[in-house]
Amino acid sequence: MAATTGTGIEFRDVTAGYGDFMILNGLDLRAAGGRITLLLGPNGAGKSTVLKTLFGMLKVRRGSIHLGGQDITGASPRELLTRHGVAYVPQGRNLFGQLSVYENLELGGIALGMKATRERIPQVLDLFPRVRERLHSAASSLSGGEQKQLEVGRALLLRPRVLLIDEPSIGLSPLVVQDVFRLLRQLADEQGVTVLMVEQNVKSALKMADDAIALESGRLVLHRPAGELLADPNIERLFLGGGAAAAAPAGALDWSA
Ligand SMILES: Nc1ncnc2c1ncn2[C@@H]1O[C@H](COP(=O)(O)OP(=O)(O)OP(=O)(O)O)[C@@H](O)[C@H]1O
Repeated sequence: MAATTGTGIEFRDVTAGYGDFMILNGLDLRAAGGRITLLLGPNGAGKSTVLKTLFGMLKVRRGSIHLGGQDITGASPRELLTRHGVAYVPQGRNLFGQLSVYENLELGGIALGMKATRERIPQVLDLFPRVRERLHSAASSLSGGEQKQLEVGRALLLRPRVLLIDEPSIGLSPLVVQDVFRLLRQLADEQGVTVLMVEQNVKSALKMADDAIALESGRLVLHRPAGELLADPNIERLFLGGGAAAAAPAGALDWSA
């Protein structure tokens, strides 16, 4: 059972977007502290935009964002990382491919200072034995799964209280995806880390998440316990046509795994 303590996330009536084009339109959203919340919804619904806005990469035009009850609207990514314990693992590959695994970890700890970083690296590597074996290899020579683990490890160096993670399973085999999901579960259960995750592998993600939130056109259309949603016989219809959150084009969400 997930811890109920931890840093909760709250969006209050948030409007944000790119240039003059607003993607989040008065979004109200809550993700409980110390739990794993899955962000679902069709392509373009604004899921990644939620993570970017929370991480201070997009300006909040209206409304406010709160972490553990504290208003963090307008905070920069650096402030969020160093003062508020928020780490963000974006979609895709975000490593310095020519640098070694170890050097990538050192860079991840820049905000900590080199001494603290070097002390923490072995602790992070305890979680990722396969990455540890490749410590002095170029990051680009790791498999896709190992690279994603390294990215998560790099984020964990800062001992975040909130982990924002965007589609960690892309390009990974189902077994490796399970490894990544298990690790997220462990972070939430044992360290009370609040995880907010976008994931298209809906079925397997729902199996390990605590809560599910669905967006449609930048607004919340559903917030339910993940297990309850998984057990709902209407689930595929809800997302793939005909239901309240029915804007998803077929294929936008993958129910196969
Ligand atoms: N840098 C950008 N500049 C302009 N528009 C953008 C930018 N990034 C995303 N958008 C637009 O914002 C909308 C929401 O994108 P977002 O990535 O948040 O959706 P999503 O729900 O994560 O979708 P997906 O499942 O396809 O990743 C889309 O219409 C997208 O084209």
